[in-house]
Formats: sequence, C-alpha cells, structure tokens
Amino acid sequence: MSGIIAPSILSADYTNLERDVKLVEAAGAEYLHIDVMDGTFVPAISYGPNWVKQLRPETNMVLDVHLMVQNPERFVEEFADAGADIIGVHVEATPHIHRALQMIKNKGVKAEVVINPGTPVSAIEAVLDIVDQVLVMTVNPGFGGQKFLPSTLQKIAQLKTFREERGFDFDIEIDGGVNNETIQSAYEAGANVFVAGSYVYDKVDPAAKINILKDLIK
Ligand SMILES: O=C(CO)[C@@H](O)[C@H](O)COP(=O)(O)O
Ligand SMILES: [Co+2]
Repeated sequence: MSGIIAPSILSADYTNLERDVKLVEAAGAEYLHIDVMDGTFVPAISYGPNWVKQLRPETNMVLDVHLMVQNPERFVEEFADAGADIIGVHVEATPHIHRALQMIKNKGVKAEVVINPGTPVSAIEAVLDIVDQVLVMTVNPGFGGQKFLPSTLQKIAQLKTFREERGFDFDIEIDGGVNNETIQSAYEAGANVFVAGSYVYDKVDPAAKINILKDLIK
C-alpha cells in the first residue's frame, strides 16, 4: 500500500497561499494539513475556522485539520461546519477525549486522536476502536522545522500491531521532521499518512519534493 502526502501549509507563503495550495495539489498531494494553534496548548497562534471555510472551495484535497488547542471539544463543530474532512484532537488537551472524538464523528467528519512524543500508546488504547486516524507526533507540537524524533518509531509499530491484532481500521499519520531522510523509517514501521511542512515549502520546487517523498513510500 502506498502512502499519502499531506503538505502542511504552516510553512507556506501566506501572501501567496492560493498559489502554494494549488501547487501541491497539482503535484499529487492528497491531503492538505492545517495546523490550528491557540497560544495555550502550544505557544504559537495560527488560524481559526473562518480561515478553513475560505480555503474549502479553493481545493479538492482532503482538509486534515490538526487542532493544537486546549479543550478542543469547544471548537470541533465549528471546524466541521467550515469544511474540515478530518479533525485531530490531542489526548493531552482534554479530559474528555472520547466525547471530543464522538462529537467529530457525529458531524460526519473523520475523527483523529493525536499523541505527543512523550505520550505512550496506552493513553489512547480505549479510543482506538472509534477513530479513523491516529496521529503520532514525531516532534513536539507547536513549530515547523524541527528534527524528527526516532524514539517515536516504536509507537507507530505498536499501533500497527494493535490494529492487526484487534481488527481496528485506522490510518497512522506522522507529523514533524518528515523529509527524504526520515520518511522511509516511519513508512516501514507502519505509518501511511505523512505530514511535511518545511521540507516541501521552505526551499525551491515543492512539486519536486512531493515527488521525492512519494517515490520513497511506494
Ligand atoms: O503540527 C505541526 C507542528 O506542531 C506540523 O504539522 C508542522 O507544520 C510540521 O512541520 P515540519 O516539521 O514538517 O517542518
Ligand atoms: Co500538524
């Protein structure tokens, strides 16, 4: 099974956002990753539901919304109404992770649970039967351009084993430090959706970068 590339627009040029979105779509990216940050769960502040709503008609890519916000259940319905296709909520951000995921599913949107590098897979075991996707953070959340943490690979493998043994049906996404040198180890461990921000957008030719990544996960 070949993998899916999800460019993160956190590293795009916001003054040329439409160009940067269309460019990765034309290059074959299937998902567009949108990092929502609240200045509390993570230090930075980024964008909100209105921003997703304006982006929605501009692309056919799957909008993969990563909520790095405290108590995400306050916002999931707004992001669903804005046109998100997948909404991810951090287990560390709420005492009500099951409710948050259920709220996403009730809106007809794919529900994703997210774990930080310091959080074990056991913290999400009780919700693995209801999620469509698990996001394993391969850096600490909050910023683009950080280094991939190889210690996260064993959690990817553990999730793959859980899925096989218990007959669950979720995708495994990774986010942070994904580039031509790191993608293959995560693919081999069992990940099948790959967020890439700075590697795709920071230097020349995002389309070529997507092709390089795609070739490595065939
Ligand atoms: O969620 C986050 C950061 O918190 C990411 O989605 C970043 O946007 C990934 O950026 P790179 O590590 O690929 O530069
Ligand atoms: Co992200």
